[in-house]
Amino acid sequence: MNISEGVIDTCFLIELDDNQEACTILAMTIENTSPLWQQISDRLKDEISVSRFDAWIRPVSATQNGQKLTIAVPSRFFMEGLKNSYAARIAELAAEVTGTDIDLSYQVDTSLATQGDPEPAMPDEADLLLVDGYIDPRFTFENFIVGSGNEFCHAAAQAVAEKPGAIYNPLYLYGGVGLGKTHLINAVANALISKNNYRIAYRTGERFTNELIQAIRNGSTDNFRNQYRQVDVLIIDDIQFIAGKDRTQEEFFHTFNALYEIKKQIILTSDRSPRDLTNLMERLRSRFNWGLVADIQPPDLETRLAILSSKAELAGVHMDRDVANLLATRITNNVRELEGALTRLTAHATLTGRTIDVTFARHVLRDLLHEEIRAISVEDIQKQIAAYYNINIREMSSSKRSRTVAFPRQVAMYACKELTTMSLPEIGARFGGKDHTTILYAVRKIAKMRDEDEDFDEEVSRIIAQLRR
Ligand SMILES: Nc1ncnc2c1ncn2[C@@H]1O[C@H](COP(=O)(O)OP(=O)(O)OP(=O)(O)O)[C@@H](O)[C@H]1O
Repeated sequence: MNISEGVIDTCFLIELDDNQEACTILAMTIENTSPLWQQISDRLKDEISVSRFDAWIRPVSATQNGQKLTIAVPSRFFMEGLKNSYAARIAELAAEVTGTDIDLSYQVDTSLATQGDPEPAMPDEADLLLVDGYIDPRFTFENFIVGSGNEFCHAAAQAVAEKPGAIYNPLYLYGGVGLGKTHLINAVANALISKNNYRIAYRTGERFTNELIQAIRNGSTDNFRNQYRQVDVLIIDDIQFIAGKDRTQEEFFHTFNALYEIKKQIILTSDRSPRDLTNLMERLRSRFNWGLVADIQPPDLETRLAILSSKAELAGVHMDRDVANLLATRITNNVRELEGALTRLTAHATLTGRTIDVTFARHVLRDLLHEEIRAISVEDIQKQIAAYYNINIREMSSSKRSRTVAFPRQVAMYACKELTTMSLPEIGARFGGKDHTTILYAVRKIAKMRDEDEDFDEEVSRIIAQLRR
């Protein structure tokens, strides 16, 4: 790891458990000088073009005193430009990074001016709207997995990307946390960027609000208004944020009308339907319903498996069917969590050099899967497997050796090893007092058969997935 002066570096701290297996990876931030400003400017660097960064952010320095961040700039002219264009985002980032409100102030420090450097040109207003970094280039239609829960939203988003302003205006997508709304609206934006010269304003409801507050403070509300009215596509993620904020709603109402009248596309996302947005002005609510309101539902099992497989492939990780099944049957309502589990597994596997198998996944994700591991009992396993192979549950504890009985029993022993935390002797005791070597033999035999026979592997995978539900 390389820690250079004035730079924030990240390191991983691995906490070892009793078995010396990495069980916690903590991302740590090592701070040197001016940490808050450094983090803000690092984020801005990702969000704006290099030339704008060099012109407007690089020359700035900042000092922090408790909750107060004083930003020093080389000249008055510079201060005006910086405030108009970036103050709202800087305030937002400061709050995001620290998790608290930071009091920002600006002051001129002429020692920051480099002799002979021309003043940077004022950023072009329209240009500023398309602040590249807010639109996440990773979220595209190509890597969005379509399933029954999201196909309607996906189709609507694609239609809007084909012909913005023409059919579904506004497009209002709503649904629970981590289900792909932000992904889809970024996919629309990315499709439009690659196609043509659309001017796109992409904001979160929070950022729109902060920009307005800043504009009111600076007496530049006209600027604010004009900026938004020059765009071809206005995208607001998490519009619910403006509910209950009268001045922001008022402003947004006029922007909406101005854009709608000239057939410019408006795309909104929310965690709730317009009807359920309490504290929303009635005239906004009715406008949100003018176009298409579409809800996104949690993905079904097949879609979750497909998402996992696609994300694992993107991350260059091999994940076997059982691990995918384990995650997909357990994490059902939030794709972001599913993705998080995969990231955690990958990080642990990389750092410990272990292969990602079910035992490893259960260990690493035990906080997430804990309930489920405890919830599956030997009785459940025996009952379901006996039913699957059409034998009497009593045969699970018998000593009959005929294949029709012995084989399902071995599958059940294998499933107990996979799905419970019991030891081999404990499992043996539940199968009519069998020796632990009998259980070990069964576990090895079924594992080998799975390796050699793809159909059987799939059959066992299905049985296990069924048990996890
Ligand atoms: N169908 C999908 N295909 C591929 N990735 C998906 C899909 N659905 C969600 N994701 C991924 O899940 C993560 C969370 O999605 P996203 O941020 O779009 O959720 P959201 O609905 O906007 O949630 P929030 O309301 O919390 O903002 C993203 O990394 C996204 O790429």
